[in-house]
Amino acid sequence: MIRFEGAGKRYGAAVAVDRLDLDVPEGETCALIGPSGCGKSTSLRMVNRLVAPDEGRVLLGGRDVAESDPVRLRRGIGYVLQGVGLFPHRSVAGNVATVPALLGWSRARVSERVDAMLALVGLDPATYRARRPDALSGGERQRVGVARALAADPPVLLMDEPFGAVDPLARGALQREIGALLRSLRKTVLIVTHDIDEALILADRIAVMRGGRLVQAATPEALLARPADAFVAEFVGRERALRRLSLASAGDLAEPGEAPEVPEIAPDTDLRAALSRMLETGATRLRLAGPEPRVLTLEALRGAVNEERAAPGDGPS
Ligand SMILES: Nc1ncnc2c1ncn2[C@@H]1O[C@H](COP(=O)(O)OP(=O)(O)OP(=O)(O)O)[C@@H](O)[C@H]1O
Repeated sequence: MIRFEGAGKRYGAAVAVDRLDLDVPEGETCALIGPSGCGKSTSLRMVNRLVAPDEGRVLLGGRDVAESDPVRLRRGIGYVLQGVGLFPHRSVAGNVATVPALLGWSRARVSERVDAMLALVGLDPATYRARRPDALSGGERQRVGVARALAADPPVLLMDEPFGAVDPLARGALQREIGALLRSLRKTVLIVTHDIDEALILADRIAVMRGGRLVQAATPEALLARPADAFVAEFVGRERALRRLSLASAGDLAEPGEAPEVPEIAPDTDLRAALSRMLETGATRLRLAGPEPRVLTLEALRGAVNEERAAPGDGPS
C-alpha cells in the first residue's frame, strides 16, 4: 500500500503539494486528478523518490521511502509515462526486457517473460517482438509501455498521464482493457491524469487536488453523486448524470421480466449506452440477451441517476 502522511513540497515560496494525506490500499487503483499545476505529478514522484518531500513522509508497504535505497526502490515500482518513454533504438522485446535484464535474470527467463507480457497486453509476440517503437501505433506503444512496467512483476505501478498519446477514439477501449488487467493482477496503482473520464474508468478511488491540496478522495460513484464542493462539481463536469450511468452495466440494474417486443442489448452494455439505445429507438424498456428473461427500464435508469444512497469508500481520504 502507498501512504502519504502530511507530505508537502515547496519550490521557493510556492507550495506545490500541501500536506497531502492519502492512502492507496493494496490492490487498488487511485487516480490523482485536478487542474494543471495542482501538484499531481509532484505527489506521484514522491513515491519513487524523484521528489523528496520537505515535510511529512511517504510510506510504501509500511516503510518510509526516504529510508529505501532509491535504485532498489525504483526497480520494485513499474513506471508508465506519458508518451511512454520507450527506448527508440531498442526493439519491443528489448524494451519489455529492461528491468528483468537489470535484475540479472537468465536469457531464457527474460525471453519467456517478454512473450508472456506481450500476450498479456494483447500484442502477438511473434508479430511485435522485433519491431522498433517508431513502427507502432500510439495505442500499441502504450501497451508495450504497460508490458515493460509489469515485466518484473512489481507490486506497485505509477502512471503519469499514461494514455495522453493515444488517439481519442481508441483511448476508451484501451483504458478499459488496461484497467481490467491491473485489477485482475491486483496491482497497487497511482495514476495521474487531468481526464475525469480516464479516472472514472481506471480508478477505485479518485483524489481531486487543487492548488496542492487534496479537496476530495472518494469512489467514482460517490464523487459523481456527492461532490464535496462547487470546485469538484465543476471539475467532474456538467454531464455527471451520464457519467454515473457509464459506471454500471445493464446487468446490474435489470429486473426479471419478459418483453419480447423491445430491443435487445448485451448484459455488459453500460447504462449510458443503454439510455442512448432507448433514445434512438423510442423504447422505454430493453430486453437483456441471455437465458434469464430480464428487462432494463427507463424508470430504473432514472432511479440510478438520482440515487443518493451512501456509497462505500466515501470520505476525505
Ligand atoms: N522542479 C520544479 N521547480 C519549481 N517548481 C516546480 C517544479 N516542479 C513543479 N513545480 C511547480 O509545482 C506546481 C505543481 O506541479 P506539478 O507538476 O506537480 O503539477 P501537475 O498537477 O502535475 O500539473 P500538470 O497537470 O500540468 O502536469 C506547479 O506550480 C509547478 O510549476
